[in-house]
Amino acid sequence: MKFTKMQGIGNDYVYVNCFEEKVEDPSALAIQVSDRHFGIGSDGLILICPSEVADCEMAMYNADGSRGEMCGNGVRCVGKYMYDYGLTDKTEITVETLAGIKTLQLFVENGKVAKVRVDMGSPILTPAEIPVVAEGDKAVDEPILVDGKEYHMTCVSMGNPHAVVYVDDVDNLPIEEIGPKFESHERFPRRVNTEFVKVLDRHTVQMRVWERGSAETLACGTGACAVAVSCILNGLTEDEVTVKLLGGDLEIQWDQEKNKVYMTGPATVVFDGELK
Ligand SMILES: N[C@H](CCC[C@H](N)C(=O)O)C(=O)O
Repeated sequence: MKFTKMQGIGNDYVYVNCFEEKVEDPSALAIQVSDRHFGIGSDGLILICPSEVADCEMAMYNADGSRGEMCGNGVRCVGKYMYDYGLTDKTEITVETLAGIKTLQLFVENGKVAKVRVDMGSPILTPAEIPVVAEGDKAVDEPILVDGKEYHMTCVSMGNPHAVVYVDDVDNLPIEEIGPKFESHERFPRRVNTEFVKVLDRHTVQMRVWERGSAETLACGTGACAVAVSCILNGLTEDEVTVKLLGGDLEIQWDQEKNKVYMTGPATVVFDGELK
């Protein structure tokens, strides 16, 4: 089976062109290819498939085989793949996902896509739709007890669930301990992606992320969007935010008039390969 390894600011996936290939059991394949010793090594698997309603469909699986409704870094790489590998010659394309149809603007340099701007749609703030167990119509600055310690979180869905937590020191955070405890906390019926954030100024934040189903990754596009929405809701930043992640920076804008979140960032091919 042919595959392409791609990464979006260090959030790396194995991509399979399912216009050409057939994948019987994507969850099992995701677990196999993600293993960084016995497999290819990645944060998960992304299938690029034909779609009835868009230029293609993105089916995303975490390293533990669970399906993610949306993947920000992944969808930018899907856009790059579609153009660079000749499946489209358009520089504006649509991608069907479990979080709805996303519109992508592809920025081409020397015949290849260098950067992608994604309309990530409207943030979802209603607890039942995130889902998170919380009273009221939003979970903003919401207390939660994790491992005996009280944190304050702001919960946002970009099609997939996120809990945003503000900390004073992102670099020395014991994320391997606290990340899993948030991920499988009882207040998240479908588990959760957790972002740990430090606000640097009104336009810049620093974050690390413990992803549902993939542990700590170098970057999370939907997470960066959730962080920007949370910062704006809590009055901590303006509507345009540079989110600094371990793997690089993403530019996030929440256009509150249209209630749309835009994410702009790079997409990179690492290598093409063949899996026996
Ligand atoms: N782990 C996420 C999916 C991948 C999201 C992330 N890699 C991104 O770039 O948005 C979930 O289960 O909801």
